[in-house]
Amino acid sequence: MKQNNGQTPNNENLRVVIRVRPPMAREINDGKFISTVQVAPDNLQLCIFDYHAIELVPDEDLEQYVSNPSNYTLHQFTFDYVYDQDSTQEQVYNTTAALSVDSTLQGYNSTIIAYGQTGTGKTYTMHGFSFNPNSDQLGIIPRSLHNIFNHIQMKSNSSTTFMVRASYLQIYNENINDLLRDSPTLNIREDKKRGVFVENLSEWAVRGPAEIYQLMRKGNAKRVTASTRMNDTSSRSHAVFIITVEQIEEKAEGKSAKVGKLNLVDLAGSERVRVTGATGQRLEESKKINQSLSALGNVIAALTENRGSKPHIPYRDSKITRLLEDSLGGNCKTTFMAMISPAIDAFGESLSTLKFANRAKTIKNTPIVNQDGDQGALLRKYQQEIQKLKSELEERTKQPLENLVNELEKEKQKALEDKQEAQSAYEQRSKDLFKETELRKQLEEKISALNSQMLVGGQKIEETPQFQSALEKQQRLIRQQYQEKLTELEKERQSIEEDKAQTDKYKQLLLKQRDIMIALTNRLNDRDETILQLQEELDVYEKLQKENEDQLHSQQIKLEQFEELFMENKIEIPLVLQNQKQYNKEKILGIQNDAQIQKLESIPVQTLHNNQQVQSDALISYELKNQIEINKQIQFDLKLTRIELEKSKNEIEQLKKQKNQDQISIIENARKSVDRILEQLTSEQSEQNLENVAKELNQLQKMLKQVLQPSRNHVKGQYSFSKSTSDSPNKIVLINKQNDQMAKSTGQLVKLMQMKPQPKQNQSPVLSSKLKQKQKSVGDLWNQI
Ligand SMILES: Nc1ncnc2c1ncn2[C@@H]1O[C@H](COP(=O)(O)OP(=O)(O)OP(=O)(O)O)[C@@H](O)[C@H]1O
Repeated sequence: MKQNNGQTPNNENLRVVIRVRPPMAREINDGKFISTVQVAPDNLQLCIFDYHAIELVPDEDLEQYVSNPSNYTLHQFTFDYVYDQDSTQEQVYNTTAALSVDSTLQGYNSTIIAYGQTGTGKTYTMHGFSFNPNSDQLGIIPRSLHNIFNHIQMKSNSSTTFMVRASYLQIYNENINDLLRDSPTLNIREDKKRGVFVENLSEWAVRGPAEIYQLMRKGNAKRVTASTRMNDTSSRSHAVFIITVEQIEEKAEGKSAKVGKLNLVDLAGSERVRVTGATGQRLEESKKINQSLSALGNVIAALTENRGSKPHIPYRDSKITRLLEDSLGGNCKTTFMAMISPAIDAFGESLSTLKFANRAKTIKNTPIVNQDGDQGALLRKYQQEIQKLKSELEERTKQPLENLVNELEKEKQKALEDKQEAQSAYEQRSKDLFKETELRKQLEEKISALNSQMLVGGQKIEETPQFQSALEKQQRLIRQQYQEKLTELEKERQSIEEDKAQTDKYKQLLLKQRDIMIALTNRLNDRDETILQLQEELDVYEKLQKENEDQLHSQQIKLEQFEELFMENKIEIPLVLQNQKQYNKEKILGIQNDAQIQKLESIPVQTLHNNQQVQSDALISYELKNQIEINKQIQFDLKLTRIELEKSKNEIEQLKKQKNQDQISIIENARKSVDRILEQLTSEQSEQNLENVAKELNQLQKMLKQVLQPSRNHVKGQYSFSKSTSDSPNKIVLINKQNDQMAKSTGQLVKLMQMKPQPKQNQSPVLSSKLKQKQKSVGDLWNQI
């Protein structure tokens, strides 16, 4: 038994695993299959049996032959993990690939390389032949992305921002092509920050599983595959699916960025041309594949052989080794997955694959977390861009409507000019076409006119075959030119039509926008008008108020004049006049208050107007209604006042007239009575005369009482009213004085009436002088009355 580095490797930066694929239909002979591979139950060791000259053993002896140890040599290998033919895609992912994904999420570069003979299951392991997220066939690539998105989901509440991008390339015949975008052949570059990378390779941001499948489908469709003897869909190129995970974590001490990269490499399978029988293009492909794989072997050999302190590693011998430079002995955590077939036919390839894998175990990688400030540059750039766009949007939102309207106006003008230009070009072209047709017609007419005059060999020239053929040729030429011209003109016409349609469309759009602007402006104007109307209404109302106020004032003055007149004439002020005065007084105060209220109410409207805000229509109409109601009320009150005033005037006039007539007649009677008394007193004295005088005096007393009585009452009323209305003390004194004078006059009269007259015959000179005195005092009394 040959031991190949028997210990379990302990190199977590470079892991090597083997996967044995199940036998395929073509490898199973009559239901019998002899496996060359045996996997230890610990999944760490594997034995491969080298059966000696087995091809010479007849089928029926095979079973017995393989069980005899002397017929085989055993090769034993130890790896990080060995998957037997029953292993599932899920197991492979969980025990191997998941570690690489974890490393990527920690910010490391990780690579998984699927290596092996053609048809051993590299593509099956890396991709799986399914795009159904729930399929157990799913390979490492879709499972890795699912895992990454689950991780991001779990961290959704943390302060970490992620960005996942994918690229997909193939190296076919030593040319690098982008599988996700049409592009010319790409080149490999290297710089200190990024390490080795493919220049201009497209990167696609992926936000969920659906997008991953879309990219995989797209890339796989472009990848070169072909049906070979060993594999129906044999990959003819090396394919690399690159997943980049950028993350920025916001911590109290600041932001920290990490960038992890996961390279998932599905190498083309090595093949023995003798076995595959490839020719032509397939042969060329095979050669290139084998060359690049042997370059990979050389790199691994150089890395694992002890050749001094700084050995030369031939990375540049092939595109794939150059591309995987970081993964092979550099800044990367790498996993080799070597696939083998258990079939006897594939023994040679399987053994060489195992030896290759065994050698790779000793490669030393030195991965570091990509964590410096420049990492996560793209994510950071995106965040900055988003910030910039946000502020730009804010700025745009702030931009006044006017600018937009002006811009639209300019665009509209431009569109109109374009349309006019297109129209005039179209017209010009139509004219040209018309001219051309006319010209052609004229030429044809000229030719036929000339021809009709010429004769050749007795024949009209146009009837000769030469002429006919020349004419036909000429006509064909003209027709062709004409046709060409027509096509050209038609094309131009179509393009003009298109331009016109475009312009019309544009114009429609502009008209629509203009209509919206007009509608907006109209609405604004309506509101302005409403405000102006309200303002006008308020002005009219104020004016009306003013007039009412003035009217009330003048009424008040008139009333006061009437009052004075009444007082002068010692006539009681009618109650209606007093009420009216009081009412006016209240009304003036009321109006002042109303005016103030109105002023106050108008404040919000003015303030709104100043602030260029628009009060709601409902509020405005409500206020307007209120104002109209108040106006109506005032007008009604004024009418009432006027009617009351008119009424009072009439009453006053009537009272005046009545009072005067009553008093005049009483006074006239009194005068007559006094005249009679005087006559009797001055005539010859007799008892009869004196009795008559006494009667007359009595009557006079009654009459005077009649005159005085209402005056007293009136004075009393006036006094009490004045008192109750808190009139001025001067007025009260004046009224009392008048009262006293009346009382005095009445007392004198009563005294006079009580005097007893003397008989006439005993009348002495003293008596006659006394009589004269009495006569005088009666005269004085009359004057006083
Ligand atoms: N573990 C497995 N279980 C079941 N079927 C498998 C397994 N591995 C490979 N196969 C089948 O084997 C066939 C060849 O597999 P695949 O195309 O993946 O090989 P390959 O190594 O990529 O070949 P090539 O290098 O020619 O592209 C496929 O039909 C695949 O379904």
